[in-house]
Amino acid sequence: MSNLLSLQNIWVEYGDKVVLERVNLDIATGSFVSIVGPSGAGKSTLLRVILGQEAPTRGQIWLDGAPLPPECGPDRGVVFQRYSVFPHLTVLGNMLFGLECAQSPFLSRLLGAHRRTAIAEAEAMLDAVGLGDSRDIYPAQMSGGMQQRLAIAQALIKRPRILLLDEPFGALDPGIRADMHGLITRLWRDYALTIIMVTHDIKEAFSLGTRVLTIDKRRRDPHAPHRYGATAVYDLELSRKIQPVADGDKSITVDVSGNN
Ligand SMILES: Nc1ncnc2c1ncn2[C@@H]1O[C@H](COP(=O)(O)OP(=O)(O)OP(=O)(O)O)[C@@H](O)[C@H]1O
Repeated sequence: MSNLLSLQNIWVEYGDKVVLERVNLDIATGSFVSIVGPSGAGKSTLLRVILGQEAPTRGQIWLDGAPLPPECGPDRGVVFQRYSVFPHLTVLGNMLFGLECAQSPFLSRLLGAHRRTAIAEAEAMLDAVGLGDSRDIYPAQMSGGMQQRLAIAQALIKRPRILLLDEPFGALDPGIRADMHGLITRLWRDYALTIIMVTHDIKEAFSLGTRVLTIDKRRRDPHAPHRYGATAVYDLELSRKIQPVADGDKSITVDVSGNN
C-alpha cells in the first residue's frame, strides 16, 4: 500500500523545551492509526503539525509525495474531543457554514443552484452519520454523542483524505462510545479515509486501529525535564482488516438520550 503521509525527522520545540524529536513516520493510504502515550507527551502537538495548525521547528512532511501545504487544507479534516459545532446554527446551518466558507470565501453564502447542491450534500452526510432527522434542531437540543456525530459530518463534508481525531469519544458515555466506534469504522471504510486518532483508551486504540503508535520520550534528564522530546517508541501493525459490509447493512444507531 502506498504512503499518503510521510514525516521525516520532525521536531517541535518551544524555546528550549523540546516536545517532539526525530519523529519519522510513513502512514499508508487507508490505514487507521491510533496514537497513545502519556499525558503531555505531544500527541495533540503531532496532530496539529499534521493538520498544518503548527509548523515543525525542524523536519519535513510530505503528503502524496509533495511538501505538505503549511496551512490547514480541505484534504485534512479534524474532530476534537470538545464539540466544535456552532451553538447558534441549526444542524443543517452548521453543515452549510463550512461549505459556504470554503466555496464562497467573500460572501460566506451560497446562492441558487450552488446552495441547493450544498444542501443535498449536507443532507446526505447527515444521513450517513445518523442525523438525517435532526437537520433543523440546534446543538443545545442534542446529546453529546449527536453533537460529535455532527462534528464528524462537518469534517467529512469537505471530503478530506485524512481525518484527524483528537480524543473524539473521550467525553462520551461508554454505550455511546460503542455506537461511535461502529460509526467511525463504517465511515472509514465507506469514504476510503485515512484516519489518525489520538486516544487515552488503549482498548479503543487496538479495536479501531490497523496500527498503534506509542508516543513517549526515549530518554530523560531528571535535571532538565524539557531537554528531550517524545518520538514514536512503539509502532505495532495490526492484522485487523475491515470486512466488506453486506448490502443493506447501512443502519446507524443514534443516541437520543441527551444525557452525556
Ligand atoms: N504553545 C506552547 N508553548 C509551550 N509549550 C507547549 C505549547 N503547546 C504545547 N506545549 C507543551 O507541549 C507538551 C505536549 O502537549 P500535548 O498537548 O501535545 O500533549 P498530549 O500528549 O496531547 O497530552 P494530553 O494527553 O494530556 O492531551 C506539553 O508539555 C505542553 O505543555
